Amino acid sequence: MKKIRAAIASKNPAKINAVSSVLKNIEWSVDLAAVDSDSEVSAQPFSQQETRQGAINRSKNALGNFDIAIGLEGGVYELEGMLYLCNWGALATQEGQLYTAAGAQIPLPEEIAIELRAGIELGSIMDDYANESGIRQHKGAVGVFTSGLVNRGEMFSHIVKLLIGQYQRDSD
Ligand SMILES: O=P(O)(O)OP(=O)(O)OP(=O)(O)OC[C@H]1O[C@@H](n2cnc3c(O)ncnc32)[C@H](O)[C@@H]1O
Ligand SMILES: [Mg+2]
Repeated sequence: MKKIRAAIASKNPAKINAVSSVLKNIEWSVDLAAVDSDSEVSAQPFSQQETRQGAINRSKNALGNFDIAIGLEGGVYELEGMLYLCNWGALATQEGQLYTAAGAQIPLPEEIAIELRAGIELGSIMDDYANESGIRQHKGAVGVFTSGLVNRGEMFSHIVKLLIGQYQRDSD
């Protein structure tokens, strides 16, 4: 069986759990480590480009001696006057390949958009809005605005499947 050492470029449990649950269900044996990694973009990315770049930078900066490193980044972008939640992932390999994929996108209510435009991070806006703490570490904004049907971990899992799937296809 093929054995690989992988890094997830975040200490956020929603991201770590998403990656580990997907990696448990593939035919390779994967050893996963969570490492801090710089996204080199703003704490709250405000476009698809910036969100994607954050994911890419995280994966490259986390790679070190790992076989692969996965970066996941949440952001927002403006479309027809509305702010949409967007999520990007990147997988960097020791051989120099880079895979990218995006996940679910939903519009945010105007009252949330106003605070984002004022420069506040979505994580803290959501905690105030829902009167909870640490929403970004489990259900996320996507969970709150989909009645819990799609939580942040599930959304990231889908992105991780898109990344690992592309990588596996090239490696077989
Ligand atoms: O520790 P890291 O890996 O940085 O995890 P994070 O939760 O900060 O996640 P991101 O940096 O990828 O997300 C960028 C910003 O958007 C926020 N965010 C993105 N998606 C969110 C969601 O679904 N729910 C709550 N906050 C979210 C997040 O808290 C950050 O302020
Ligand atoms: Mg962050």
